[in-house]
Amino acid sequence: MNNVAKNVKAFEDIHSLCVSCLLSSPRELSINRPSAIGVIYESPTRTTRSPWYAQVSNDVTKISLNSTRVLNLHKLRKKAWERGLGFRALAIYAPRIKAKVDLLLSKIADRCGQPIDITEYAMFFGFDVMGDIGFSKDFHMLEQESEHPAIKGVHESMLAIGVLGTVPWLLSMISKVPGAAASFSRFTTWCHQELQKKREIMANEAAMLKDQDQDPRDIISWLLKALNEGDPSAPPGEIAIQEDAPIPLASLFQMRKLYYLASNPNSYRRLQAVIHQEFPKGINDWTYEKNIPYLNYVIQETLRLMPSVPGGLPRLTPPQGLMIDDQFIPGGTIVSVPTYTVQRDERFWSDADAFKPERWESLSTETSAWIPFTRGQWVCPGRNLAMMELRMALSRIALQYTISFAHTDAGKNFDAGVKDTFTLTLPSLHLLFTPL
Ligand code: HEM
Repeated sequence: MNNVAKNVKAFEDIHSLCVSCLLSSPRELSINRPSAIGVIYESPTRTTRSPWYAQVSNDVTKISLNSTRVLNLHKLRKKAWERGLGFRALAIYAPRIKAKVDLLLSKIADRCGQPIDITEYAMFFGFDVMGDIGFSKDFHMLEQESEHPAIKGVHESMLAIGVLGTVPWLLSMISKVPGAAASFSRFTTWCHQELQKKREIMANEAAMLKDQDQDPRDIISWLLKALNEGDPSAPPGEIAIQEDAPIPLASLFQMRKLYYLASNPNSYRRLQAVIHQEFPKGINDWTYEKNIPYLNYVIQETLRLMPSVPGGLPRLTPPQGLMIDDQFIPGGTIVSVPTYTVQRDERFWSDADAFKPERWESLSTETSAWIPFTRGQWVCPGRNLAMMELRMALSRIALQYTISFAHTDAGKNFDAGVKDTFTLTLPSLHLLFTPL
């Protein structure tokens, strides 16, 4: 049982003593019930983000989307992000992600038969993809197998507070920690400079009436386009867009799936069989467009067992309070559903701790107690991009390699080293890749 599981087990035991609700401070409730997911997070939106999100400021012109607590402003502002991460934009990003997957696979090929720390290579891959998709900027981290100086800044500051992860509010946390602030400012300075360069490029293009009708090529350009066109969904001011700019780079790519697949060779063999059926001529046949349900099930099952944010996302009940089942929760209470706990509860999942991708054949992510991207107005707008990246990388690995732990303790060490630091921090995962 890893550290996260041990802590959560203690939490679950307390939960089970008090009818699924845990009073974690005088006005905070952690509610381990699937019925609470709809009431707390889904539409119609009855709660708002808790004051915890106001760490940077309450002034809506000076904060990122992720810190915005005013419901109608958040809804409006999110539209620009949804365009920058929507299906039209993803079609533009996909070939560039594929190019990075090719590079990742070539690095794996170079190291065939030798242990590879896939946590590190996934990090290089993830930052390279998000540099490109976020800013049209290539960090060349995979190529050079080392960190870009700007990324070193964010990485060092995250490590200084023991946090690595996929959610934007990490950034506001880091900026408040004295030991982490200096390296973090190298990163934000880089983001602001890139933002400025993008502005100049867009202004030049507008002056030359060039590319006016083309969709933007990266997420930040979608936000700038909204700003330039006076669209109501644009970040409300100069500081707001500066706060938004680093968000794509906080969305760290992780390869937890490979831990579960190396631990469950039958599931990996099934994944390989399914992928080979789809691409009988192997790599020459491979395309990222195919929808392969079992591949989705593997990703969903990993996000169930190891969600990036294991704790509950805190929301504030409205002044009139709200009902969860037959229970009245007074106004001004901070409520949340504990993600890790609800996603591993035997009452809601059979054989809850087991990795069983096939369980998803008869389940839906919308109606199960599955909330790794949260739900409703708050849902992660990057989820389709994240799923696309994961599908591409995983299907290519399954098509070309068998995987195993590099030594007998590699799996155990990984499992024991996973830490709950608001988001999950993953230790090294040493794997062997053997060509098929
Ligand atoms: C497996 C990968 C990912 C996971 C598990 C994840 C998870 C989450 C979660 C749980 C939240 C809600 C945070 C909260 O309300 O406090 C969130 C928000 C957000 N995520 Fe992701 N995320 C992932 C990848 C991405 C990517 C690739 C992007 C691309 C830029 C992204 C952009 C965002 C943004 C902009 C928000 C703020 C949404 C809002 O305020 O409504 N995420 N994510």
